[in-house]
Amino acid sequence: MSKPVFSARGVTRTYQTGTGGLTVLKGVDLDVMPGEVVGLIGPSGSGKSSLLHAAGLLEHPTSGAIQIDGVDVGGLGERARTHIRLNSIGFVYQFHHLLPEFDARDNVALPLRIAGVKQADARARAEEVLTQLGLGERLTHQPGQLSGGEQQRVAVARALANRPRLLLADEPTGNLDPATSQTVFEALHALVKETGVAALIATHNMELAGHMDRVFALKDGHLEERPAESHEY
Ligand SMILES: Nc1ncnc2c1ncn2[C@@H]1O[C@H](COP(=O)(O)OP(=O)(O)OP(=O)(O)O)[C@@H](O)[C@H]1O
Repeated sequence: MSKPVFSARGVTRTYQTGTGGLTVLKGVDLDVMPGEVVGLIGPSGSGKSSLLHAAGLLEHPTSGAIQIDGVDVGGLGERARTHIRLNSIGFVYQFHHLLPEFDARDNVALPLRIAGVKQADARARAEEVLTQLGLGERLTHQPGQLSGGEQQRVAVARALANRPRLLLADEPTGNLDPATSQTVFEALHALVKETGVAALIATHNMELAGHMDRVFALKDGHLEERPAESHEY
């Protein structure tokens, strides 16, 4: 039996605001297994991004425990957390944030270079992932020379280039039309299944949620699993 790549226990998050504390996560428990695509739904402001930020070690939860690959990350220093972020976690955002002056291949190679991979190896790996995502003919196109769906597939390739254990996506198809969303999601989904990465994806797109392995709604700070085929809020 495989072990969860991502595990949250009793995770809470309280923001301090001018009018006092705002608790958006009130004790979240969640496991994501290798090769599993887990959806996170819920109305705007329900705390999806807050959970993803904690999962991605971008912020500390107010309380509770997070494990990545069995390692309790709460007690780690910033250096160790950065190492895990660079090597074990891939991020995809609603807006791709690709560097406009770099071509697709170098955008994807960049995180590998930052993680210490040699230029030639980083480019070869970037070519491989871009090709897997159907962009083998677009390697030397700059973002401005790519369609919206292609740009977002480059962002997916960039997130997966360093073979992370955990893929976190925040509205990865949020700015795309329905047909293009479907294409990008299918490419992402296929690569998750092929590589065995664990994926946690926040989305407002119920059509996409319907294609995920499990879906949870954030409601009043807690996760509620939604049965298959009825992924409404
Ligand atoms: N740094 C912060 N300081 C204070 N409040 C915050 C902060 N970050 C988020 N919030 C509040 O926490 C709540 C949850 O925000 P979050 O971004 O996690 O929601 P979300 O479900 O991802 O929303 P959306 O679907 O609109 O992206 C919101 O009400 C937001 O205003």
